[in-house]
Amino acid sequence: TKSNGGRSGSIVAPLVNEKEEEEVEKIDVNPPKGTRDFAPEDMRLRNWLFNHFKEVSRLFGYEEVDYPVLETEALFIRKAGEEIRDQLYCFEDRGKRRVALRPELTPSLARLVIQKGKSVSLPLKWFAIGQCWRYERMTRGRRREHYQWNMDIIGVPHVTAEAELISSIVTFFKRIGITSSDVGFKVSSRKVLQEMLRKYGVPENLFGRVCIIIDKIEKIPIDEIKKELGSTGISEDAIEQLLQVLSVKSLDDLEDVLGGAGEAIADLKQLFSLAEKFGYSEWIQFDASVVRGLSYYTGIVFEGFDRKGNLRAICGGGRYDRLLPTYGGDDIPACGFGFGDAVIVELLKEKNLLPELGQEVENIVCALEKDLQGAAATVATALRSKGQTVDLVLESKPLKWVFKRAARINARRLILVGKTEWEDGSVSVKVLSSGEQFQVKLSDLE
Ligand SMILES: OCc1cccc(Br)n1
Repeated sequence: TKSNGGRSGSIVAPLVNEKEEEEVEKIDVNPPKGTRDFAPEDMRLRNWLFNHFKEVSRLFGYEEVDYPVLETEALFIRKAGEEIRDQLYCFEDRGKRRVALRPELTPSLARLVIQKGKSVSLPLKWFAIGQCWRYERMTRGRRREHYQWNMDIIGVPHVTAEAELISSIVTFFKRIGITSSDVGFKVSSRKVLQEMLRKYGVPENLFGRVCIIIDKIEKIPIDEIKKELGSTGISEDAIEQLLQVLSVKSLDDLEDVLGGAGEAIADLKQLFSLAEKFGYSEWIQFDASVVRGLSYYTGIVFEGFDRKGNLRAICGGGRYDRLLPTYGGDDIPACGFGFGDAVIVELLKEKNLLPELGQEVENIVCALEKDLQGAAATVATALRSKGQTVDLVLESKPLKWVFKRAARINARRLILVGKTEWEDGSVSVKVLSSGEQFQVKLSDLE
C-alpha cells in the first residue's frame, strides 16, 4: 500500500485481484477528544517536568507509589456536589462492574494505606505522578486528561506536614526558574469555616457541602452562592457572616472575628512561623477565601497562583484528616497536594522559561559499504556497551543523507566503517562540531 503520509483522505487498499479494488476509509489519526499524544519533542518536555517532580520528591525523602488508572466508581462517589463527581469518567465494564478512570490520586492513596494497614509504619511520605481523567462535554473544549504530581504525608497531625509540602513545591518552582515574583500561595484553613458554622449551630455533616459551594465564589454570581447555601438550611444571618469572614484580609482581623482560642488561628500562625524557618515566607499569604474544591479537606488548604492572574490555579492541596475513616479505615491524619502538568507549562511559556530540549545522540555509526553493515553493528554494540548513545544507520544510505541525519539528531560524532580501516580493526571518527577527523582502533574507541 502506498502510504499517503498520514494525510487525510482515503488510501487505496492493495490490489486484492484485478477485479476487486475497494476504498479503505482511513482511520481518524487524532487522539480521542480531550486527550493528547506525546510525540518525541512533547515527551522530552514532559520528562523534563516529571524528572523535576521526581527529583524534588527524592530530595524530600518521599517514596514513589502508583495505582491503577481504573478504580471502582464507589471510590469517588461523594455527596458534596463536587465538580470532580459530576465529571467522573465512569462506566460499566463487561463484568457489569461500575468503574471509573481516576479523576484524582488521593482516594487511591487512602485505599492503599488502608490495604497496607499495620504492615506500614507511620508516617508515610509518598509521591506519585499519574494520569487523571474527567468526562466533560467537549462544548467547553477542555482536556479530559492531565498528569498530576502528588506528594502526601500520612500520619502527621501537625502543621509541620503542610509546611513541608509547601516547601517541596517552592523547591520545585525554584529549580525551574519560577520566583516568588511570579507565583504565590494563598493559604487558609477550613477550620475557619468550621468554627463559623459551629458558632451558628450548622450541623457538621453540611461542612463538606458548604465548602464546595463557597469554593465556587469566584465562578458563579454571589446571589447563586447565597441561594445554594440557603438550600442547605443555613440561616441568612449565618450566610452573611460566613461570606463576611471570607473577605478578612489578615490573621489579626481573623482573630478579631473568631477569637484567639480556636485551632484555625493557631494552625495558621504556626504555618506562617514555619514558613519563616523553611525560608519561603515571601511565597505565601493568608487568604480566607481559599477553600479548594474537594470536600474532604478539613484544615489548612493552599493553592499556588500566578501573580499576573492570567492562569487557573497551578497546584493545590491541604489537610484531609477524615478521608481514611470515610472508607472504613483508621482515623489517620493526612495531608497532600496535587500539581497538574498543564497550567505550569502555560506559565513557563508566559515567562519564557521553557527549556530547549533537542534530541541528543553522541554517535551516529554508518557502514560505507553494504557488506560492512555487520561490522557497523559490532562498532555500535561496542560503543553502547561503554554507555555511549548510538544511532546506527540500518540501511545503505548516501553520505549526504547520513550527514543530514547526524545534524538532525544533533550527533556529536560520525563513526564511519570503511573497508580498508576495518581490515586493520579501525574506524574513522569525525567530530561534527570541529570537523576534526581521525582513525582509531575499535578497541580504543570510547
Ligand atoms: O483538575 C481537574 C481535572 C481532573 C481530571 C482531569 C483533568 Br484535565 N482535570
